[in-house]
Amino acid sequence: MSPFVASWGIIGCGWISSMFVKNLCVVRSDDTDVAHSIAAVGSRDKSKAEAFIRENCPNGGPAQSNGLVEANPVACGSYQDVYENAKVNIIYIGTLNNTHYTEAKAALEAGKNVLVEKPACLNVAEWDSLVSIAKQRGLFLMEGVWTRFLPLVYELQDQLFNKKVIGDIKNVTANFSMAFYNIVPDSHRNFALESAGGAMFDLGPYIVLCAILALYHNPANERSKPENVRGVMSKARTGVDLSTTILMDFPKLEANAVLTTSFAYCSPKDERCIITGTKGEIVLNDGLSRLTQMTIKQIDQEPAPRVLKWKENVVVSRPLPGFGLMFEADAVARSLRDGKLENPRMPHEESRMVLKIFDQVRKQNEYVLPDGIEKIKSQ
Ligand SMILES: NC(=O)C1=CN([C@@H]2O[C@H](COP(=O)(O)OP(=O)(O)OC[C@H]3O[C@@H](n4cnc5c(N)ncnc54)[C@H](OP(=O)(O)O)[C@@H]3O)[C@@H](O)[C@H]2O)C=CC1
Ligand SMILES: O=C1OC[C@@H](O)[C@H](O)[C@H]1O
Repeated sequence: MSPFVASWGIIGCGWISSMFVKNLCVVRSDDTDVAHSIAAVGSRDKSKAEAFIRENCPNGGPAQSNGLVEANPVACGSYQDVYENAKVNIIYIGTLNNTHYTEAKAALEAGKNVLVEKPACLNVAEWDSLVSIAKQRGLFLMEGVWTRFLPLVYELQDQLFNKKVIGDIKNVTANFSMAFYNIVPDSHRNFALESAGGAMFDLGPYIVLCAILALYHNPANERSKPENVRGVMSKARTGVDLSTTILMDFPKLEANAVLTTSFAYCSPKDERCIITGTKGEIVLNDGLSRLTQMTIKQIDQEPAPRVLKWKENVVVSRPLPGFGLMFEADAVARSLRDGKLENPRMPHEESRMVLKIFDQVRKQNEYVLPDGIEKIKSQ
């Protein structure tokens, strides 16, 4: 049977869109049930879209080079032209944070399914509005947190919940930070208030994901939302958060999380996240967006307040083809093929939960965006 073809319309010709499209173009031996084509690429400047296609997908995606789809990608000088392109069945939004709501809404209103980059929107109210439009129109909507779909992440959850290699999970401590401050200009999207910059909006989705993967998804937690969410922000001179630490409690598990992100320095080397249980720990070794390796450290003695004996460390590696964004793209394609409006690995409710945490932490720390940046305000 020929594979289902996801025909992508790409919105914005920046860095992550180029990585996404390059990854759509990677031909793999295991991509037999779904295939990708790049139907249209949109930029505010048509010549930028043309250059983007030349550089990243001159022959389109595998579905085009294999002859499943005949047309080549078209360059569009407006995003709206992509939304209105009849060949497109899924829109990828790779534009700035402050535009996610507006662009996703325009795409949905034009009748298109949507994958929107993280953060899904700027607040819960914006996200609720998108979910409502998508449901009313019977369209697929998902926030792009590609990490969730990586092979190592499935392996991590198998080790934690099925093999229970570290016993009962009691703490998640994460730090995903990148040294952008004083290195890129203050006008960069990560520091401009107008682009809804700051470490929390940019890297926050990944640190909160650590708590979601190990605590929220823990079967013993029964999908209970985190409580006692507290955040501390240190501000950059532009007004966005330079460094943010978020604490949260999962009472059903008697467990908590301490999650940090910053643009002032690079994350601690080799130990971006430590998940600690009653029988050991799992350390996530690389950047929390692109996870490829973890180290399992198990206690080798009966329970006792002081641990003296450890088993030999076990390192688990799951290298990625390309950057690794194809796993998310495949998952989206399968959802479309199966007529789903959301993906069970990245459900609407979990995007909402993250945005609620961000709303709370922003309120606690008076991180206020300029008027008009949030199209709808959360209560
Ligand atoms: N999943 C992941 O690993 C990553 C996700 N991201 C997310 O993707 C989004 C984009 O990040 P990134 O690709 O690094 O950013 P870039 O600055 O490289 O690209 C952003 C694009 O947004 C479009 N855009 C629309 N309006 C504006 C505006 N007013 N000013 C500037 N650009 C505008 C531009 O496209 P054009 O000029 O073609 O119209 C631009 O190329 C962010 O929301 C970020 O959170 C980012 C990096 C990694
Ligand atoms: O999502 C992201 O991950 C990698 C970082 O370089 C980038 O700033 C961020 O948006």
